[in-house]
Amino acid sequence: MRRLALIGGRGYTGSELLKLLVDHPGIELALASSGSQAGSPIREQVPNWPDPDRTYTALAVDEVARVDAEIWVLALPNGKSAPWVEAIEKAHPDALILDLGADWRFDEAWVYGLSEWNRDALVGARRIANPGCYATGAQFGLLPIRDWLVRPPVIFGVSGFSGAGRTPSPRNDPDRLRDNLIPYSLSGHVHEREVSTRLGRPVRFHPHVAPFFRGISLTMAIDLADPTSGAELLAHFEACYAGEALVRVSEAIPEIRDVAGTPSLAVGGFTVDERNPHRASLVVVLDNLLKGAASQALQNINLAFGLDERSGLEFIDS
Ligand SMILES: NC(=O)C1=CN([C@@H]2O[C@H](COP(=O)(O)OP(=O)(O)OC[C@H]3O[C@@H](n4cnc5c(N)ncnc54)[C@H](OP(=O)(O)O)[C@@H]3O)[C@@H](O)[C@H]2O)C=CC1
Ligand SMILES: CC(=O)N[C@@H](CCC(=O)OP(=O)(O)O)C(=O)O
Repeated sequence: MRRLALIGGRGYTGSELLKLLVDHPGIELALASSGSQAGSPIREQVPNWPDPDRTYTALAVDEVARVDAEIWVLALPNGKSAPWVEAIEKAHPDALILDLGADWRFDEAWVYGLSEWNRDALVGARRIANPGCYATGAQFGLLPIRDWLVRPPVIFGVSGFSGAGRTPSPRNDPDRLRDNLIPYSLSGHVHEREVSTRLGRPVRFHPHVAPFFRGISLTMAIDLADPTSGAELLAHFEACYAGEALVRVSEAIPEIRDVAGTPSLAVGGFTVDERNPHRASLVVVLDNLLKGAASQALQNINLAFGLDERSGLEFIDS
């Protein structure tokens, strides 16, 4: 068994990863850190955790040498991971470090963990920058047609409030969210830069947060060089994702409830304007906490160690 240490273990993404590890045949938990929940049972946050006595551990950055683990997952707020990476690199030079946050996504020394699109680089990787949740969905919708774009696609994204994490903020404030939809960061969101960088084409991104807990829907407005049809786009996406167990392509418009709680992503609703066949729309949905974070992280860890990419994911609906 390979041993995994999780730093930031009681946050939303860390909790989802713990849920998945319960059924992983090749990875066991070395430690789940939490300052605020130190000493309290993991089962309080993760109801399927098998050992009722296993607790969260307070771990300071200068204590990483005492933890026996070859996989380190950082589930920390953005901007907090650098001292952890430095300490882990020093104490465990051969370890795999995967960061769920945005801190290393633009660093070429790290492998970008968009699993299905970057498998070759992920095999054997020891530094993995997991993609952003919206950015994952946007890239699955745009990479197949990257070379056909003539103008920046406009991406309208709606996320459940778990996307904003457990740490209190205006985007997870229940009073503000009630019967509401909150637009934010209408230009310059980090995922706008992330998608533009990976695509090699500029995009525009308008995120929103809604009162449901989990899931993301992205509606994309796209201008294409050549005229097309909904049927042609459907056939192109079906061919692109043929054989991908965790990507569903449909003629119908996919909805969040189709994928919430699963490691799958769905793309569909390919629609072309009857008056202007260069103008297309499509929709991508995913679970921000799973394909947008924890289950994609597990795909990446599995790939890095040459394990079955879906180990640990067979037991949740896909
Ligand atoms: N939520 C989502 O949908 C997604 C989130 N991400 C990214 O994943 C990361 C984690 O997000 P999320 O789980 O939502 O966050 P949460 O706010 O839910 O949890 C954050 C965790 O980090 C711990 N923490 C905070 N500051 C420190 C610190 N300085 N040192 C050590 N631990 C610390 C908290 O500890 P304590 O237990 O002590 O409070 C908590 O366990 C973020 O970078 C986020 O951007 C990526 C994709 C999707
Ligand atoms: C609703 C909400 O607030 N969502 C988060 C995205 C979560 C995510 O993927 O975050 P990182 O790129 O920071 O890892 C946001 O817009 O910042």
